[in-house]
Amino acid sequence: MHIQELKLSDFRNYREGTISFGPGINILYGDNAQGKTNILEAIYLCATSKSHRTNLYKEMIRLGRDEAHVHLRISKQGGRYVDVIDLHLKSGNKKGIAVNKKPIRKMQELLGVAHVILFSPEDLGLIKHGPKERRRFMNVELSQVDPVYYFNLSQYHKVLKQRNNLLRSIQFDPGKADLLEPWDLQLAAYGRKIIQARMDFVSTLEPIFQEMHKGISGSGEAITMAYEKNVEPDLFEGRLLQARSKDVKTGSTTVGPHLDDLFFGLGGVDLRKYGSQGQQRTAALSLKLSEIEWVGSSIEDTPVLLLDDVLSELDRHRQLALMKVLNNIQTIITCTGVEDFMNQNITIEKMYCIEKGQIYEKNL
Ligand SMILES: Nc1ncnc2c1ncn2[C@@H]1O[C@H](COP(=O)(O)OP(=O)(O)OP(=O)(O)O)[C@@H](O)[C@H]1O
Repeated sequence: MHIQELKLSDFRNYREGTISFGPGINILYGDNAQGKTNILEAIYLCATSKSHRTNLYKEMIRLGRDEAHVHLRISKQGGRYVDVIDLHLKSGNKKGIAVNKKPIRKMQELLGVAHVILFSPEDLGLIKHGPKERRRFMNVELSQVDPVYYFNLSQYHKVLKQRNNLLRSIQFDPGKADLLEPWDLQLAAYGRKIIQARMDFVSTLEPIFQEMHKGISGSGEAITMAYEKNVEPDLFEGRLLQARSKDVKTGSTTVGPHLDDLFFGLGGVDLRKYGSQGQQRTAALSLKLSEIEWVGSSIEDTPVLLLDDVLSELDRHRQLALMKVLNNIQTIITCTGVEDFMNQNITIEKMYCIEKGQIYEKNL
């Protein structure tokens, strides 16, 4: 798939703006704080209904305005299909989304219309940072290609919240402990599906990741990646029961996939704790690049890659590794300078200069 056109109206620092993209490499350059990331954010928002920077929709409405509009046109299978996503952000933190002019009622109807992979400098800290970021990585990937996973995950979190509320009220009213069972059953039912999907995800991703890592690091030493599940799916209900008194005491659920992690090992060492910064970044880059292949094979189409100022964070060797995978995939790159691209052997299809919320196309 590729994005043909994006139109913004009162979105962030754009009063009105239209930008069209070629199916290859597209560059958005400009000084800091001009509106480059805002363009990537608008695309990501249309694909996932979420911003990668804020949970508050109203922050994305241009200051002083009450609503914002984003319009995204996507071409699929070499132009045989065109999908249009319209997003309407309203004050009061509300939003409306239409796909091909039909308003959608559930988020699952949006997931799968556009597939984008966003890569920003923070992603290079995926190995070094805490388990929350690594769980988020699994959730974002799986939700994008599998609406059922997204549904199970949202239900799981709803049930988890209810169960935690109940645990806290049991502290004051122990008689309510009998009410836990139905929540435990539901939590285990949704949780088992999440765990199973994560197991499948990691086992499919690991060989792709290993291959990618070998290419980038040039090392013969195999990297390993493993799913660290907090609980075995079949034992989930029993473990909830065992942990009940502890859960009541802490007022939170101490067993379940909301506490999972991903392990990364190199030469028998846990990279998360003992890896050098360079090793951690190489592993994180390999993980992001393997994601492109995994998403592509899962959706049987190519996703769109959004690179938010990530090249300046990589040394020459890693930049080249990244450039290598950009063949045949639409890529939208933000950067402050274009010199790096001019010296590389890559074909740029479109180039825009972004200045104070204005978009200027540059001749190549
Ligand atoms: N709701 C809003 N209304 C108006 N302007 C906004 C709003 N939100 C952000 N901005 C403006 O958008 C600009 C930041 O845009 P963006 O994050 O896209 O920068 P950038 O070009 O990617 O810069 P950098 O290279 O520093 O990442 C700032 O000038 C900021 O004041």
